[in-house]
Amino acid sequence: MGALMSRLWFLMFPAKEYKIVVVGLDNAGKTTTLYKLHLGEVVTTHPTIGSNVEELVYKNIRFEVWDLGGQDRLRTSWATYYRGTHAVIAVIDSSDRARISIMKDELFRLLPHDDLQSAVILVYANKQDLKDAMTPAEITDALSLHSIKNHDWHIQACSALTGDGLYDGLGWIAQRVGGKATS
Ligand SMILES: Nc1nc2c(ncn2[C@@H]2O[C@H](COP(=O)(O)OP(=O)(O)OP(=O)(O)O)[C@@H](O)[C@H]2O)c(=O)[nH]1
Ligand SMILES: [Mg+2]
Repeated sequence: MGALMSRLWFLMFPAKEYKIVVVGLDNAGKTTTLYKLHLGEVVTTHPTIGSNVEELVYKNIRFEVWDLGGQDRLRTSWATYYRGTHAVIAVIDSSDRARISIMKDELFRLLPHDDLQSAVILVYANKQDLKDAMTPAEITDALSLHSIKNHDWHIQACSALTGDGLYDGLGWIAQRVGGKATS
């Protein structure tokens, strides 16, 4: 009887799942972010070749999170992951002033992609624990976020090392994508 009830429950209220792709330059902290959210701890990372994927459950919502390799030669393959994406997380190394304009170019290259037309964009201003970190306001300017017209976007200060801000960002995504999930 319990099993039958549970099956009926899932028929009536299918579990929702949201797809997130995590992009950003190499060394931005994408893999550290994924595993801090998934395991609650800081793992030792190596540069990602290809991708990592994990399921996160937050506030009863399931997220399928794809962490992509950020090295220059890997960025052209990001688009192969976009289909069915509800949200893009762009992770920024807030101390990397020298390469913020390269990240801006990458961001504005992905925004017009057909598979991302209904995706929302969360920018994690990561590594806020570092003394020379750019503020979210500086990053907003450097990335020209206010010129994004066709996507809902939000910037969140965070540190993948301490975990500060990570769930605030995920909460923003949960609130924005509510009702658009596939099951
Ligand atoms: N200080 C500080 N270091 C961080 C933070 N997040 C990540 N790092 C460090 O940054 C380095 C790169 O982190 P990764 O998570 O491997 O970076 P990635 O974006 O996945 O890099 P690729 O896989 O090459 O694209 C590691 O030494 C992390 O420990 C943070 O919030 N603060
Ligand atoms: Mg990585």
